[in-house]
Amino acid sequence: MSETYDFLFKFLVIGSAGTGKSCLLHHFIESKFKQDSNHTIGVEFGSKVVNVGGKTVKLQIWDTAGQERFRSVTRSYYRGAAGALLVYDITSRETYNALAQWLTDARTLASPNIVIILCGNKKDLEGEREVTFLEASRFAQENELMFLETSALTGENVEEAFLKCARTILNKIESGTQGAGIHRGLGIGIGNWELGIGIGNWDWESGSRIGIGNRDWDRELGSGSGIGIRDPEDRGFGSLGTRRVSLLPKVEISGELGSLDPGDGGLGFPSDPGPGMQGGFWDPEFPGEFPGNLGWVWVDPGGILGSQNSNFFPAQGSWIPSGWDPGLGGIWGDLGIWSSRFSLPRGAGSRADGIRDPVRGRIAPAAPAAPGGSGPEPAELRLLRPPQNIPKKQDQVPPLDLGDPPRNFWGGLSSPAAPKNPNLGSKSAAFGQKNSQESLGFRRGIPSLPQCGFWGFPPNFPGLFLPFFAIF
Ligand SMILES: Nc1nc2c(ncn2[C@@H]2O[C@H](COP(=O)(O)OP(=O)(O)OP(=O)(O)O)[C@@H](O)[C@H]2O)c(=O)[nH]1
Repeated sequence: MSETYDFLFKFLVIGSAGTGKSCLLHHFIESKFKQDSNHTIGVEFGSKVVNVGGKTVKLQIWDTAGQERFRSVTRSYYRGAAGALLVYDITSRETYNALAQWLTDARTLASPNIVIILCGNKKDLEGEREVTFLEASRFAQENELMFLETSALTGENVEEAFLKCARTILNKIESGTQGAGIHRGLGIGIGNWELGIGIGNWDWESGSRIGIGNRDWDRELGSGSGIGIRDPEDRGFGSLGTRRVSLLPKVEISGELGSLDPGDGGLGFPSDPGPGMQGGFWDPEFPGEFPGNLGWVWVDPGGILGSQNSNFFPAQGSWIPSGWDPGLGGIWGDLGIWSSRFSLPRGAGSRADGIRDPVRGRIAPAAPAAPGGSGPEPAELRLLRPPQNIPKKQDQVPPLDLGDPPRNFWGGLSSPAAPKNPNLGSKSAAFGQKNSQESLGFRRGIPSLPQCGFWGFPPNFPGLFLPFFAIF
């Protein structure tokens, strides 16, 4: 039987070894004290559905090992957590002194917005107390934490700690301050048609990604390269690819986001005509938690006029960039911030379902973005009631028919341009349909492309795009 709930929150229980984290979790779930609790190895897991302010909330709780030797393992579980119990033992000053470090970890590895409740555990051992209530509550106040003293032995304040944390998260969601994620992108186009560099940073609450792409159009017909790096705490990843590593088919081929390589992304490929470069990230679904994300860096030395309408996930939402860049004598730059809006159906295997609307800073007049300023509408993460009938993961994305020629054509025309005649700018138009992405665009390039002609990408073989060129 599948359970239904309005929200799902990932919780962490963190703190030094022996402070009673496992016992707190056990008491919360089983309503009794856990006898003979051993040190946690790595991470343990528990979940409970609770009622908070009239809403049904499933708490998915990760009990982490406090011992130093497990740090590298446990830290990788922080990602995506909405709340945390930060536990120290009131009879051990040492565990109290370690709080600052735990706090830093939580805020850097999970999210700066993570809701944390400080728990001074073993409240029943009053006679052995080494940390006063007052100093701990000061620490909590200074660090914007909630605070309770608890006892996993007697059960005092155990449930309250979890519920208080959940209530605060819920309030933040309802007031729109929780779940925001800003994605930043910096794209720099340098020189002429031959080089594009894109740098992107993806900061989705729980970590950052970097994508670097380069595109060298002339030397090898349309080769592009890209590298994507993910936070090493996120199990470290880098990828390098050419444009033959195509983002879109890869996403769709996979059939389920979670099955992609971790951190699949960082790539350069020309998805619009001419030697533009795009690099981006595909961030596969967090296990059972967050949906995949796409960060995008766009470098386009020639400029593009027109709009491109991409629908990456036919059933899931769309991504619609559009804009115009002048190519300024071979030097080109773009700086933008874009945001995403997600609606997340939560539940086993849930994925993104919503509108993704990245806006390149100076390009989109309707929503101008200034770095750090009043950019496009703030990103928001809305949590929705999970669907009542959650389909099996493999049912969620229809399999892509790679052999379907009309769906994979991409082509364009360009007018003469020659480096020897700098007065001649190249012009190009493009059209195409590649998988679920359709595009129509016009490019006014800069005058250094030594050829004109038409190009296209024929129906792709599985995993491979073949560009072909006709040079007049
Ligand atoms: N008196 C008392 N003892 C407690 C309480 N909570 C936990 N303990 C004891 O403290 C010891 C450590 O408890 P655990 O829950 O295993 O501690 P932990 O923080 O999970 O430890 P690691 O898994 O190593 O990080 C055990 O012997 C528990 O019986 C409490 O509230 N009061």
